[in-house]
Amino acid sequence: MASHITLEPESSEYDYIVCGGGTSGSVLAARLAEDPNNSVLVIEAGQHNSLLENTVMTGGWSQLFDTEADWNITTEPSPGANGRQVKVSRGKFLGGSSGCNGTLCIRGTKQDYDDWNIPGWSGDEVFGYMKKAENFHGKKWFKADDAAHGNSGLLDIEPHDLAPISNMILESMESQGLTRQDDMFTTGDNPHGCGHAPRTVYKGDRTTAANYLVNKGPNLAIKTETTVDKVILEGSGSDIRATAVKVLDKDGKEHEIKARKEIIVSGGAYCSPTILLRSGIGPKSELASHGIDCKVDIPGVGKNLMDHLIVFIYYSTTKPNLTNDHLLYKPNAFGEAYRQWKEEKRGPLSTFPFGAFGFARLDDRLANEPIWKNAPRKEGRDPMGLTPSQPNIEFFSTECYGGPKQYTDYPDGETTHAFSLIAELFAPQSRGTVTLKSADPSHNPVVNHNYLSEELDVVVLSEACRFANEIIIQGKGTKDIVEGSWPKTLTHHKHTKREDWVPFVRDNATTCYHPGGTCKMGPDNDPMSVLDAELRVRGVKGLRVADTSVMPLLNQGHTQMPAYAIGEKAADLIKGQFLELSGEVNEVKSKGAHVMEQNGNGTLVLN
Ligand SMILES: Cc1cc2nc3c(=O)[nH]c(=O)nc-3n(C[C@H](O)[C@H](O)[C@H](O)COP(=O)(O)OP(=O)(O)OC[C@H]3O[C@@H](n4cnc5c(N)ncnc54)[C@H](O)[C@@H]3O)c2cc1C
Repeated sequence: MASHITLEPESSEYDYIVCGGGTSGSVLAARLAEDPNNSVLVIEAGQHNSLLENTVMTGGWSQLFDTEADWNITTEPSPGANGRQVKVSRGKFLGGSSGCNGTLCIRGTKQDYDDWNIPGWSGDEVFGYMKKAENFHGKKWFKADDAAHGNSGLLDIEPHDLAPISNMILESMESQGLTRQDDMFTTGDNPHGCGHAPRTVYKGDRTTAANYLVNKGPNLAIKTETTVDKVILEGSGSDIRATAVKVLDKDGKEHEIKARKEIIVSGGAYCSPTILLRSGIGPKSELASHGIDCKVDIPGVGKNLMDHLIVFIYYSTTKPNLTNDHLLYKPNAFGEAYRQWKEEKRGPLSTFPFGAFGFARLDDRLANEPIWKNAPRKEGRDPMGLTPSQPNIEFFSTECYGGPKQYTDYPDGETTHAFSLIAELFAPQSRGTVTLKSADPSHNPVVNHNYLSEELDVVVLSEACRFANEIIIQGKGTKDIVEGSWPKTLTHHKHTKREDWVPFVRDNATTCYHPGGTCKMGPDNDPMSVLDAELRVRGVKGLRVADTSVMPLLNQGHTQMPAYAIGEKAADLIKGQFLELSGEVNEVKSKGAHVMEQNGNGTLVLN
C-alpha cells in the first residue's frame, strides 16, 4: 500500500521520528536520511540555527545564554557547593548544545568507553565513530597523529592558533612534569601530558551538528519551534510499542505525528528523561505524584546524573598583549573584533579563547592524603575507579578574562589583563537526578546535580587547583609575568596547601556543561539501566534514546565527541550496519525492501 509523505508533519506519518535536533539527534537523522527509502522527521523545540548568528560566530556563545535559545535551567541548591545554584545552559535550537559549546574536541581515553562494559561500545568502537564524524584540517605547526583523525566526516575540525599567553602556559606545564604531545586529546593515550585541543571551528566559523542536516534530500523533514510532549505507547504488558509523538507547536496547538518504524528521543541529558517520564516510562511512584499513568516502571529514568565540575583560577599580568583582553575590552575593540569576524573570518571572535591543555594523574600528589589513601578501590584502579591510563583531571587555560555570566570583573585590556587556568574534575563520584516539575511540557525539569556531595570529589578537585596554581606561579613560562590573582583583591595565588583550596572549590566550582547518564545503557541485570546495548528503551518496542543521557559513565574528556559518536552509532544500529575499525561502513543486515519515488507534485511516495 502506498503512503504519501509530505513535509508537513501535522498531516503525516514518517518512518523515523527524532525528538530533539541537537548534537546526536541531527547526526542520527541525517545518517538515517542517507537511505532514500527512509522518511525522517526531526522535531526541535528551539529555532532554526540559521536565525542565530551567534551559533556561527564562535566567540558569541555566551550571548545565546539567558535568551530563548537557551533552556535556561538552573540547578537546585547543592549543599556540597555551599548551597549554590548553578545555571546549566543548553542550546535550544537546531544543532543543540553543539551550537553554543566551547568547540573543544577532547575524546577521553579508550579505557573510558571500555569501562562501560557494553557490547559494541568499546573504546576502539567509540573512537572509530568519533573519527567517522570528523573532517580534520591540520595546520603546519600542529603535529597531528594522522591515523587518529577522520577526513570524510561531516564535522569540520581544526587546531586553534594560540595567543602568546597559551604558549607560555604550555611551557609551564612542561616544566611541571606534563610531557608535551600535540595531538594527545585525539589519541587519548597520554594521561599526564599537555598539548592542543582541536576545535569544531573551520575557516573562522563554528561547525555544528546542524551542518549534517544541510543539503539533505526531501526525505528529511525538519520541524522547529515544536516541543515533544510525549511518546504515545500502544499495547500492554510485554507488547508495548511506541507509535507516535504528541507535540506542541509554537502557538501551543497539540498534534500527533505517527512513526511507522521507530521513535528516537534525543533531547539531551536534561530533557530526554522528561520526555520518557511524561510518556509514562519511569519510576512508578514518581510518575504517580504527577498524575501520570505508569506504562513501564523503569526506576533509572532521570537518575545517575553526572557532570564535570570546573574551577576558573584567574591571574593578573601587567605585561601587555600576552592575553587577548586588548582585542576585546579596550574601547572600540569589540566592534573591530566583530568586523574582523564578519568580513574576514578572523580575530578573537572567530574562535574560542581557550589555549593550553593538559591531563594529569594525581597518584603521587594524593598518596599521603588520608581520604584518598583509606578509600576503597578495586584492583588496578584508584579510588575514583580509574586505571593509571586515565587522567584524574584536566587543565585548560583561557586567553582572556571571561566565562559564565558570574564573571564580571573585566580588565580594561590597556593597563590590566587577566587569564585563567581551569581545573576540571574527572570521574566524579557525586550523582544527581532529573525529575519532572509537573506533567506540563512547557515546564523545565528539576535538575539536582548534588555537586560535591562526595568528599573524594572535593579532595581531587582541590588538589587539581593546587597543581594548577603551581603551574602558573612556579612554571617556567609564566612565573615571571604573573602579578597576582585576578581580581586584584583576591589572594589565591598565594595558596600552597590543598586545604587552602577547599573553600575556593566549594565557592567557585561550576559546570563544564557535560551532563550525562540519565537514561543509561546497561546490562539486563542492572535494574537502574534504562536502555539495552542497542539504545532500546527496556520494555518498549520501537523506542530508543540517543544523546549523552545514554552514557553510563562520563568520559575523561569533553562530551561533544561522544555525542557525535552516539548519533553515528545509533544510525548504524537502526540501519543494521556496523563500523569496520578501518573507518569503512559495512552493511551487515538486509533492510525492508521499500522503494521511494518522487511523484509529479514533488511528494515522496513509499511503495
Ligand atoms: C556552554 C557549553 C559549553 C560546552 N563546551 C564543550 C566543549 O568545549 N567540548 C565538548 O566536547 N563539549 C562541550 N559541551 C558539551 C557538549 O556540547 C554536549 O555534551 C553535547 O552537545 C550534548 O549533545 P546532546 O545531543 O546530548 O544534547 P543537545 O545537543 O543539547 O541536544 C538536545 C536537543 O534536543 C532539543 N530538545 C530537548 N527537549 C526537547 C523536546 N521536548 N522537544 C523537542 N526538542 C527538544 C534541544 O533543544 C536540543 O536541540 C558544552 C556544552 C555547553 C552547553
